[in-house]
Amino acid sequence: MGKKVTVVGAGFYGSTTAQRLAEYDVFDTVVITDIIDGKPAGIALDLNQSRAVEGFETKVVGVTTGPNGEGYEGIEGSDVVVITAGLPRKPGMSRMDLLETNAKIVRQVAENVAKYAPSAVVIVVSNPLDEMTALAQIATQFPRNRVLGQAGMLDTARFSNFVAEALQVPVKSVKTLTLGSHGDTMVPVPSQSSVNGQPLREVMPAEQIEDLVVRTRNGGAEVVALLKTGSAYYAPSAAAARMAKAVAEDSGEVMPVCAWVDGEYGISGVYLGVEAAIGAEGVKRVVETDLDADELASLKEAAEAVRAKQADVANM
Ligand SMILES: NC(=O)c1ccc[n+]([C@@H]2O[C@H](COP(=O)([O-])OP(=O)(O)OC[C@H]3O[C@@H](n4cnc5c(N)ncnc54)[C@H](O)[C@@H]3O)[C@@H](O)[C@H]2O)c1
Repeated sequence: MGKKVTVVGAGFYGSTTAQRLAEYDVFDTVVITDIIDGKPAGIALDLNQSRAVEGFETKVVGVTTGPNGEGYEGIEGSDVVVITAGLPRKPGMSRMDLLETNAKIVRQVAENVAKYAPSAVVIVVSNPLDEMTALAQIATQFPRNRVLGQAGMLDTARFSNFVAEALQVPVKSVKTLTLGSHGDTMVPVPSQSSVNGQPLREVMPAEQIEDLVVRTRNGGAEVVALLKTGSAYYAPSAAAARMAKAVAEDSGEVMPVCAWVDGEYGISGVYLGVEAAIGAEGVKRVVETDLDADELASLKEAAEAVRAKQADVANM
């Protein structure tokens, strides 16, 4: 049977994700939902009218949902659900400032996803990311491998872009990695980063790497400060759409994602940014990467920071 993916939230992140998913032409149906009457239907109509130009057959369906789960029957049979519903940051705000508002939204969405798409893999993108991923798992009661979050792919893509620009090399020749949380305790991993197969540390001075690490950590805020209203969505949607595609194709592709960690790196019982193989069941397995001592210490610090915050979301 053909694959179906739902994107919850038809804002900037949701609409660009739906566009990318439709243009892949690997799904039968892309459903996009929102609480704003008409917005998802309008986006769906517009995207469907691009099919003749872009040459894809995927049908996009827009659904307006209500406060009591009205409309959610439209997501039935989804293999993947990407949750983008929630407020984005404004300049000066931290992701944690969104916690209470977005927790209410994500809980309501997740409960309806559990009811109407009980076998879906859920990819959370709403911020604060690590906490909203943990909350979505609690609210759906899905097995932990079937709920994951998008952050690491975006942060890694930002790091790679900065390195490619600084060295004036094709971005394709750059490999970087970021782990940890999607926030202050993000852990860029220079020891696993390379340019044309050469270790990053051999082609870039330590101070410059550190500057780019700091810029990567503040990558989201830099875009927010320029846009002034709302946050980034082109690179974020590219990352979430790739994850949904890996699920649909059961590809096993290894990507940095926010996944449940159960003993890897000596860390247990927390949603954290790590590398994982992604497939039909969500996270097939967490992949442990060699880290140097500082990077491992930072990852453990990140785990403790997000563990404390994730404990609070159970009651939200
Ligand atoms: N994880 C990441 O890397 C990352 C990156 C960028 C943005 N984000 C987050 O993604 C979220 C969305 O960002 P955006 O730029 O699309 O914001 P946006 O304001 O453009 O869109 C959010 C949409 O969610 C909708 N919505 C609110 N409650 C809903 C509900 N109960 N059901 C369905 N839809 C609902 C709103 O009506 C709105 O259209 C934000 O929380 C933002 O912080 C995460």
